[in-house]
Amino acid sequence: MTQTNQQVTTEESFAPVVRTESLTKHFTENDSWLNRIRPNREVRTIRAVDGVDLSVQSGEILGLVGESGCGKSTLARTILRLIEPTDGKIYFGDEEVTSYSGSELLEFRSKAQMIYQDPFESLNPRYTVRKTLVEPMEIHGIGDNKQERIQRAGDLLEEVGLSKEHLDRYPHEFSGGQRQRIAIARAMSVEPELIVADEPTSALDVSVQAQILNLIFDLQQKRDLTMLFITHDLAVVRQICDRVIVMYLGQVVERGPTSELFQHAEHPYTQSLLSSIPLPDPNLQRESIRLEGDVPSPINPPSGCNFHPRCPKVIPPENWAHSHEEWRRVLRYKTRLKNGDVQPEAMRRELETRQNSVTDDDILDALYEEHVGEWTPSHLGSQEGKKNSTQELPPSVEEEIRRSLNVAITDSNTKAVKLVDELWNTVCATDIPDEIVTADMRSASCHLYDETMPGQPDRAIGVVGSKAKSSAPNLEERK
Ligand SMILES: Nc1ncnc2c1ncn2[C@@H]1O[C@H](COP(=O)(O)OP(=O)(O)OP(=O)(O)O)[C@@H](O)[C@H]1O
Repeated sequence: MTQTNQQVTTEESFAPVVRTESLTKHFTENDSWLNRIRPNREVRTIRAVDGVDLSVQSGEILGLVGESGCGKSTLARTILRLIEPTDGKIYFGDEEVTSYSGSELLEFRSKAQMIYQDPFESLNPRYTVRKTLVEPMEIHGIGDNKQERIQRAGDLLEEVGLSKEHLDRYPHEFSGGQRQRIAIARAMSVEPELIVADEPTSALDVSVQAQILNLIFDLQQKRDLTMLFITHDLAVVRQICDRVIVMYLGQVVERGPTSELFQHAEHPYTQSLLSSIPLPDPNLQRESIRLEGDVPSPINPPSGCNFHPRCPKVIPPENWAHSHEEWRRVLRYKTRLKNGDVQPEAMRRELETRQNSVTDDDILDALYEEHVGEWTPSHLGSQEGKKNSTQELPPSVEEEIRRSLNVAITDSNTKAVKLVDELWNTVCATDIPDEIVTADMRSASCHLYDETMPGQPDRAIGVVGSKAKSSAPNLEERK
């Protein structure tokens, strides 16, 4: 892997408040007791968080972004030990908290608090505001006596924009925004060092979202809090976060200081996310990058780089002599074949409902049309995309695809997959990319930045993460 003499600053150059090493959380699908006693039940693993290294520095707001289902909430809950990690380590300051239990865990929970997305669910409807705020103080030994705790509860209410008169009311007597203010006051009541805010405004009316966001930001500034802020709203990230981590399918794909990442995203996934943010000036135009297909299931993530089936910049096979758009069309076919979406028998049955006799050639033509024929280019605005959307694939490529379809029809899907793998292989499908340092505090997990790849931009200046710990002598030692 790349090593140079260039000194770079990475997250590891500082003393973080919280840090994870290869943090992993897998769930078991349908893990109910009823399912567990079923004979021959199929056990499938959901790889919700898959080896995440992150650190949140003292006093910063670290944004965690990614599409729905990429593992943000699971990562947050695992860091706070609200659910147990499957593997990996969590450090709070210098101490490893992964194995904490009893009083140690209780103390950790007072130092690291969560603000949830939905204040309707996070507040106990049977507790008055007084009890909601005073009870955590009692449990964690904050305040000398009951009177002092009640006094603190009233002060906290005022700090979050409510008043002491609200102490004896119940959650149902408040609006959504007010309830979130109470939840924020509760998180603050135990004087935490770390706040994990999980989409704290997304369940609220648009009219109050900005107020709650400002409140969180003001408290963070005033109390010099360290914060992990989870959101799918990139405009919010740009507004309040110092640094950003981008997640895709349980893994970190890019990280960096907010302004730099927004100015120049390095990972193709981040580039596509940013391309969807509306520009402030309606006269300005930007090419929107449309991703192919949906986010794959974390039960069966793609091989190699798990973004590769949707990646607009997926690296073509070494001997590829055609356009990139054509390569992506072939890759889409390959992905469908691998996922079991190319189904000769189902196609045969469908054709039989329409015609008297069905030959293998009919099935082949119909499968080709379904899985290769229609194609919407990823770069809708690009000239190359427009041109290729109306063009046939090069004859040699079409011939090979038809050959593999014939194998799927007359032999097996497994053999067809083997054939297309031999024909068109890409490093993006075979190798998991290292997290490559591309600049100070910046890294991307993408083969495009791996300088050992022929013809790739030479931007790599190191490797980060636990995978690379032993081989990254140029990264500054932690201070
Ligand atoms: N308790 C659970 N049991 C089984 N699967 C789970 C559980 N919690 C989460 N998952 C799965 O783990 C994956 C990650 O979910 P998670 O809620 O962490 O994503 P997210 O990025 O926070 O999504 P969102 O933005 O929609 O909240 C999803 O596929 C989800 O279905």
